[in-house]
Amino acid sequence: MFDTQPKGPGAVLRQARSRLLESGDIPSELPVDAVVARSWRRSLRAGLMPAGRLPEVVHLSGAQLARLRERQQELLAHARPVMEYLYRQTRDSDSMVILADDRGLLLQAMGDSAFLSRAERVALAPGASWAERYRGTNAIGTALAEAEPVVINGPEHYLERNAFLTCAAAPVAAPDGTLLGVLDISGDHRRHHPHTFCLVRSAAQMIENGLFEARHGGNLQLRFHPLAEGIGTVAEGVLALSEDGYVIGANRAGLEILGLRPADLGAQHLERLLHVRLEDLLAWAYRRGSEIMPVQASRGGRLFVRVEAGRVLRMTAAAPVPAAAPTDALAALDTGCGHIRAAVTKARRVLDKAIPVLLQGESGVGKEVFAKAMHDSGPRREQAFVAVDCSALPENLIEAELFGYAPGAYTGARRTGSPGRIREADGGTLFLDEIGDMPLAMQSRLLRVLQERQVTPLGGGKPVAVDFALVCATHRNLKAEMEAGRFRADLYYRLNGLTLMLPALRERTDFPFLLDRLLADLAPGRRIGFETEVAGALADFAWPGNIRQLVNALRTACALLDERATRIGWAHLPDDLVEELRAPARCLRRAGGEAGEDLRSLSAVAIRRAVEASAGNMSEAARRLGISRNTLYRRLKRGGLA
Ligand SMILES: Nc1ncnc2c1ncn2[C@@H]1O[C@H](COP(=O)(O)OP(=O)(O)OP(=O)(O)O)[C@@H](O)[C@H]1O
Repeated sequence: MFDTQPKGPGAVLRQARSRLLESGDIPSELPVDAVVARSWRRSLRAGLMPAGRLPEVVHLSGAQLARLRERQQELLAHARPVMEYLYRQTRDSDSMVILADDRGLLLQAMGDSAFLSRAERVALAPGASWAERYRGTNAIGTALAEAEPVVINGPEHYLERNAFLTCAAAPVAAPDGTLLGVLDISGDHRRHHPHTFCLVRSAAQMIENGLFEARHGGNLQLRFHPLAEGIGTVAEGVLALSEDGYVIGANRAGLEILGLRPADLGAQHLERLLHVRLEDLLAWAYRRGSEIMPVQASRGGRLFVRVEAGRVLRMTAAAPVPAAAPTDALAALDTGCGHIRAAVTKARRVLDKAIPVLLQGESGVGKEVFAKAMHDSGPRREQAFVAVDCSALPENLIEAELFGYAPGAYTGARRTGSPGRIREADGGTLFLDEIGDMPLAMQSRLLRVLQERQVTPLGGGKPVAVDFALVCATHRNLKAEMEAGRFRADLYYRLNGLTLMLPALRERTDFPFLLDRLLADLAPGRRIGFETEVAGALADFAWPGNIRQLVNALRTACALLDERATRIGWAHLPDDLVEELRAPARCLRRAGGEAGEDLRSLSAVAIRRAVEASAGNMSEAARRLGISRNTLYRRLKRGGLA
């Protein structure tokens, strides 16, 4: 971004400057860096002449300087150790380290005595002003004018008397974004070193981080970076949050990573920036300490976050923030994903009403788990929950299975007859899974049961009244099936009291919290986490088999983990999954740079690999993918792979 080399040979710069003085502007064919050109124009407008005498320059008296330093005590206190460190780094290199305030008044300078005396000749000493309007283009004044780090090298200085200098400067901002001053390293331009620029930028960031810590040490803080390894380095973003989740402070990197401006501080809520709730962050910090968590950013891409809730949690230690104890089975499904929360809220509204619910979503997203949670949270929870998989029953048996049959109704039937699954659900909930796969003839009979609220067993017998809550599920688009004539329209409208879409796992925004809850269920009482690289890979994976596939992997990992170990690593995951997670073209969910990838084709790749790895054994391939054999066949057919 910033070229640390001289922007053009001295001759070109001299020519450009004389053209500026003659015509008031720099011809476009002369290659002068844009920052330098802007600054030269400002210097000219201020009435400065490159070779002329200096105008009246502000230089504070000893007493004035002492008062200024008093006012800038906080900045000076945080800058001093950093400046001393810089000074040690640059010692014996004919240079000095300078701190100026936001008007360009030099507050402090440390340097080699030989160079200091040369510098003093151009008044590079505490009390002097290096604002652009007095000194023309120079790193301190220009960094303040541009509010950006700059390097001004040799003849890029507007005043010829400063051309022996090379200077790199970076602004220092307060935690609320206001400009406090500027840190500068100035030296002899013959000893110019490009690393100086990086050094001064990092050092300014260190001062800002110190000021941030002093102001926000008591607040809840988030440290984050797109790479887990970036946390704890000078490149990390840091946010401070108010008790109700507003961003009240951010360091420079934090603003950049989240696309915020200083003016957004105090006005932006955390939940608009990251797909995570404040209470979940606190619960995470309480349970997992400083463990890193992957989180989706609202502007796209993934960030690794470390929550530093230290003092906040200590203050609430008497009543620690627990993993918000779920009040019932539906509440337990809400681990922070907006789609799931919306589905739970809507489902709750119809629990005690005679409204059928239709659950849609890919295989393995938890449709049956959701239906059971509705049952367990509703008024029928003491009665039966009866689940029927309409795609798993042979067509000739489905009728008997559902509606029951009279003794001896057909060859092979039980002698005593059977009440059928619908009657078993009397008083409770009937869950019809894969309703879209129900044969048309059966759809008519089901419709009659729903209309008449009674069921007549096969082979005769009296109709029996039934009363049940109905929840159906399908991975198909039932409306499209109806429009194609494969699903009865009247049944569709009968079933479709409330349709709820359950998101695929890759679309969920609560991955770490879901993971946490699944682990708590699988290994109660153990505090198990993940190695950072593994956590990132799991969060990025597309999970074609959805939660079912994830649960299978976690179950294996918990079984392979030593009893006293607490971190799941690569060695604890099933080999085929590790291969998928580590493959360069692995199935990725829609995170950051991978946005363009077609998940359907990625899922086809995963299926093909699983079938190959199982040498064509479909049961094994389905197990590897964490999906049922039926679903595997369906996917193969849909993807043209069969
Ligand atoms: N929220 C959840 N919490 C814990 N486990 C879950 C959750 N959702 C799904 N699972 C796990 O995933 C498996 C698949 O869930 P479920 O059978 O409900 O999915 P489904 O959408 O009905 O799948 P299919 O369409 O293939 O029938 C379950 O056995 C369960 O172990």
